[in-house]
Amino acid sequence: MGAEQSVPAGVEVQPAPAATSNQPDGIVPEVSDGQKTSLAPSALVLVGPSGVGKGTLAKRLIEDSDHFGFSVSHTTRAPRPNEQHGVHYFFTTKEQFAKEIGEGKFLEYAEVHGNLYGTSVAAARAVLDSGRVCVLDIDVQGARAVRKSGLKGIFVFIAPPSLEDLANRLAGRGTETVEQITRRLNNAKAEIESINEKGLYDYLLINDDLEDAVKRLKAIADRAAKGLDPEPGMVPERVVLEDAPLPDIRALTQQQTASDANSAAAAVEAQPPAEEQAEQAPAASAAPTEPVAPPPAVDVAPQAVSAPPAAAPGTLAPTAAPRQPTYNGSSSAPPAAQPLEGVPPGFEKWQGKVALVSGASSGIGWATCEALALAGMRVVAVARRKDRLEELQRHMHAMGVPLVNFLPVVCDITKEAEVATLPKIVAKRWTDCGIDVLINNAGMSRNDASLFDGNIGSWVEMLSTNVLGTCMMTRAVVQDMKRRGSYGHIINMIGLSGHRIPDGPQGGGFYAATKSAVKTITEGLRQEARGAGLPLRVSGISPGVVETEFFAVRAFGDAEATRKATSAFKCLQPVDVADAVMWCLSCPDHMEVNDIVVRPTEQLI
Ligand SMILES: Nc1nc2c(ncn2[C@@H]2O[C@H](COP(=O)(O)OP(=O)(O)O)[C@@H](O)[C@H]2O)c(=O)[nH]1
Ligand SMILES: Nc1ncnc2c1ncn2[C@@H]1O[C@H](COP(=O)(O)OP(=O)(O)O)[C@@H](O)[C@H]1O
Repeated sequence: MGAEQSVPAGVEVQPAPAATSNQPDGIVPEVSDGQKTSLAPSALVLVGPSGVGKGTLAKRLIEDSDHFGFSVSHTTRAPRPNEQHGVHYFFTTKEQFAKEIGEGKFLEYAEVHGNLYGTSVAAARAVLDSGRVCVLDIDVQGARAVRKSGLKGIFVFIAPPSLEDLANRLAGRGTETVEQITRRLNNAKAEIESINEKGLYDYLLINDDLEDAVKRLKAIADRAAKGLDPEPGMVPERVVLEDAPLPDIRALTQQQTASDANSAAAAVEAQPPAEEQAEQAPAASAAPTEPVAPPPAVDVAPQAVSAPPAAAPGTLAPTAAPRQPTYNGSSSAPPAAQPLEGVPPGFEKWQGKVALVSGASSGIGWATCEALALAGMRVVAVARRKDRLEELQRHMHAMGVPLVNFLPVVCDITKEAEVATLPKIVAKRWTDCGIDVLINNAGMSRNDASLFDGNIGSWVEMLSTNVLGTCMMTRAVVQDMKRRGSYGHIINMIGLSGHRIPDGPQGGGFYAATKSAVKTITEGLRQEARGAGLPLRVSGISPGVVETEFFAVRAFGDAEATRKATSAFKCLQPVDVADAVMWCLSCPDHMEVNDIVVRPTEQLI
């Protein structure tokens, strides 16, 4: 690994193309000093998403052989604790980087994850001049640019076994914040998609078992050292990636803190009970469309929990005798899309249609999922807590809901990229459908949100979930309805706090402000729909005190808080609110319920 001062002094540099440039002039002669432009591969280009193991593999290769040297890149990102200037990167400023771009010092450069990175001609030359193969660890844009530059190299795309593995490695490395990891993971899918660019890569290497991957990389690198061309056909014709919400980085990072790096990887993958494993969808294949010899296809498994295969309704027998549902509908297991005893009159029109419920892991969301599914809808349950969704799935199964009609999806509604994938996941699961009904139920409060001296983090959390989350979910679903030309119903859980500030010393003003916003947004959405002449119907539901985890969440997980907040009088139950949802949906087409305000009879304010 060369240091900047080891670059031969007085080297004349020609203007280099930017990452997107197609201009090969001067690059090959530049690197080989215009003397001996070898036809043998002079570079081994490693590409792949952040955290896949490029650095680890490159290090092993270079440590174990004298034939390879690392091209030290320039970057504007801050050094990590163990990184040394001139060894891992040349750390520089944006201004200096821009100046050197102008001076044509870079063979290629690109903006990656918000920072600039570039391979300087000098760094590459320092390795080549020492007679070694130059190992580049660069991003996809850089790979395209090097390909076009004419520098002869072997290009290897390094892929993770799955997005979940990638997330684990990023979290396990412990060098980035949750936000930085999320950004890297958000970019990973597009980077992995680049495998399908014809002629860009020579090899696809899945970094599953590290020792095995090192061996395979060494075999490829050996060809470069011996001046051999890459073998043809080592990249599948086509790799298909599953649309999937991205793994929950925050949860992974928390697990990581709680346990050591090795055990974290195993902890994420919760297993459903044995009898349900038979119903699992096969691991999302992402296989190439045509069978191809190794290397194996990239398997980017969806995060949807225990998604059953799309079998005919009724083929999945319940494991337990159906019990009385908590929603006051039928007590018998309903086959899909059959009129059910106890279904509110007028609800028949929704049977077989798709409803998506956010905040489905408990309380109102849970009860609403249950009511909708028992009334014959296909239900998409969205929440962050995977274990709770698995629990809900088991519950649905026990209630006699055919699991072909149930799709649990781990998704954080405050994450734009995750929300954007939801309609695609639904379309993949039920190819003939889209989301017809959206229940924007997810919402939360914190008791340290006083307007005097509140925690700004809690304000942000409430705004992101209650307001922005609701808007992003609405936008994603309305766009999907628009694409299909089919408009259904959106119901927002406004809450009584959209109408008044709750009493008590909790500092509920900020929370009430977010809920007032939801009330206004509900009416705004209705007006937009009417203005555009669209048949979308929009409703709000504003319950008072409901016995749910809301109070425990508000008290940062203190379960006792729920008991205290709900013991003064007989509160509403989640099923009462689910009833209101069912009624809204059951009203005739000419009748749009705009807001249902419902309190426990004894509630004062
Ligand atoms: N185009 C280009 N990309 C680079 C260069 N050096 C590093 N990268 C890429 O920039 C991305 C981020 O690198 P880094 O900040 O070290 O993060 P890490 O990949 O998560 O360890 C990775 O995809 C690297 O391959 C370079 O010189 N040029
Ligand atoms: N095959 C593997 N299995 C498990 N962990 C791996 C494997 N390869 C690399 N890692 C770990 O993943 C993390 C990210 O690797 P790193 O080399 O920093 O990735 P990159 O350079 O591609 O960003 C590191 O903690 C590394 O030890």
